[in-house]
Amino acid sequence: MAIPNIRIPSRQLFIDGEWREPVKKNRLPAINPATEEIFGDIPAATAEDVDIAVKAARRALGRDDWGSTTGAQRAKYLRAIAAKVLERRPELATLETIDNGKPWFEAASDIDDVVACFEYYADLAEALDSKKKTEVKLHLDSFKTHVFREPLGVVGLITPWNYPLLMTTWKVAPALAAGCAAILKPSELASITSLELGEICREVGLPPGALNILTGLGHEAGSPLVSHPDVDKIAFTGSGPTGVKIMTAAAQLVKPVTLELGGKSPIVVFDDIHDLDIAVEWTLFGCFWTNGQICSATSRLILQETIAPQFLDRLLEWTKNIKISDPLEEDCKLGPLISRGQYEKVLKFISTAKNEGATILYGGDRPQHLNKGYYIQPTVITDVDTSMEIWKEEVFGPVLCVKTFKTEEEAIALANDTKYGLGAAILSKDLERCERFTKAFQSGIVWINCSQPCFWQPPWGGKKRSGFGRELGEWSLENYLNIKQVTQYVSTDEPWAFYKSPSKL
Ligand SMILES: NC(=O)c1ccc[n+]([C@@H]2O[C@H](COP(=O)([O-])OP(=O)(O)OC[C@H]3O[C@@H](n4cnc5c(N)ncnc54)[C@H](O)[C@@H]3O)[C@@H](O)[C@H]2O)c1
Ligand SMILES: NCCCC=O
Ligand code: NA
Repeated sequence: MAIPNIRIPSRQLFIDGEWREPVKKNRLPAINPATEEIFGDIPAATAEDVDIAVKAARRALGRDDWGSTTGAQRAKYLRAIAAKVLERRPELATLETIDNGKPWFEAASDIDDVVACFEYYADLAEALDSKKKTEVKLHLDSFKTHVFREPLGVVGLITPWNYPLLMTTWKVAPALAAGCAAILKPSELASITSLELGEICREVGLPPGALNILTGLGHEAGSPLVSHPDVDKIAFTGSGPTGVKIMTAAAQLVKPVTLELGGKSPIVVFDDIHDLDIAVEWTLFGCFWTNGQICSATSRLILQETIAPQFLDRLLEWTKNIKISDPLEEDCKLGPLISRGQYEKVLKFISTAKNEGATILYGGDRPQHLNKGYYIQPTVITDVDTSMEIWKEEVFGPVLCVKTFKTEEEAIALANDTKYGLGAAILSKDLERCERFTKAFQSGIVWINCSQPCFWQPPWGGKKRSGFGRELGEWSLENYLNIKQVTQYVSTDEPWAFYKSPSKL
């Protein structure tokens, strides 16, 4: 359970294995979205701090205690980090809830995923040792070719606020497993637990410079990290517009990026579902979990006409039953949005939907029993037209819009009617139909008879405007490896004989 009256740590930047005050000594407030109160603060890094961190990372790569480690040695650090995170689970979950606003039991579940992720990448780090150098068979005996998988170098990791420590872990764990030296820039809206990861790394003795953590504003700390000439790669998770800025800046240096961006994912529900309540609950979870702030939220419900009235009636009964409260309260199932900015943005989406002719079937406003905090009711919007903003744009709040369909062809067209391509879900008893939809969905993730379950072993990512690259699983390790080909001429007593040899001297 949540820790009452928890002590809020006050940290500096984590650079070269120690806590350092930002060069400009600036700090930013840490706000609790459930109370709108400042509960602490975080250091605000600027370009000067970025440069110091990049130099520390580069030094780490040049030292034996990190740059020459085996995967097995790095695995020890990752497992030690996992153990420390587990030890601090109640505290980290409570800090996450206070900083982000997600219900405590969701934050605790995130922390469990963090532990599992570090342990998983420890295993992959170990396995890397036997894959570091592999021979490639050639058609010529006079050459031998090997492929080396080596750390990519100094990597910049930029993360969002909706799963603060988990999104940090999705990047830090594979980057360290691969042997890179990382500079993490978490979101200024929820950095507290990422800074605690720095303390955990210090306690387990992670070599200085292997992981550096720079909190601060995107344009002050994130942007200089992207543009730094001695950073070899950027792994970014965040909004589309920021992704475009990052890709543009990285392009100037031909710097590789992976972009995990936004989404407007569909959930297609047929009238042959196994069970109405089960289908309704997945539909709710697919959009209202994490206070509705899920990149892969199935926020477009595409409902077969024949079941629509019955389904919507039941959906409203379930929606009205959601406990909206302080996220530290037991059984809270919907907490506040991350910030006043996000709160106002979501309310604007709802009012625009109304003005464009949609119907707010349920919700659409602040819950009457909560006059503080960035709370918005779980909202269901019908009479939606595909030309409307609410159909096209990512809301990133607990807002589900609904359209109906008659035929499969119509459902597929509606599902793919989005510039995004992250997730897609289909609820139907007919598994052949589910297979047809799996093929037809233009996305990187498909859920069948569920929505949102996310595991660390399979790949995560999208296509179209949801970005590119894959995180999690073995796919994420590839993001942080340089593939080097080494070809050796082994017939050293035979001339290459491409040119006519001049007479011997
Ligand atoms: N695809 C995924 O796996 C995934 C996961 C979580 C969130 N998201 C997306 O993230 C968005 C919400 O997160 P957010 O509000 O934190 O996104 P955001 O783009 O506002 O910020 C993300 C991160 O980028 C930093 N940043 C901002 N401007 C920058 C710049 N010019 N240069 C470098 N860094 C900069 C921010 O400080 C933050 O750390 C949503 O669109 C959501 O869909 C995607
Ligand atoms: N379940 C993790 C989803 C990440 C996107 O917000
Ligand atoms: Na916060």
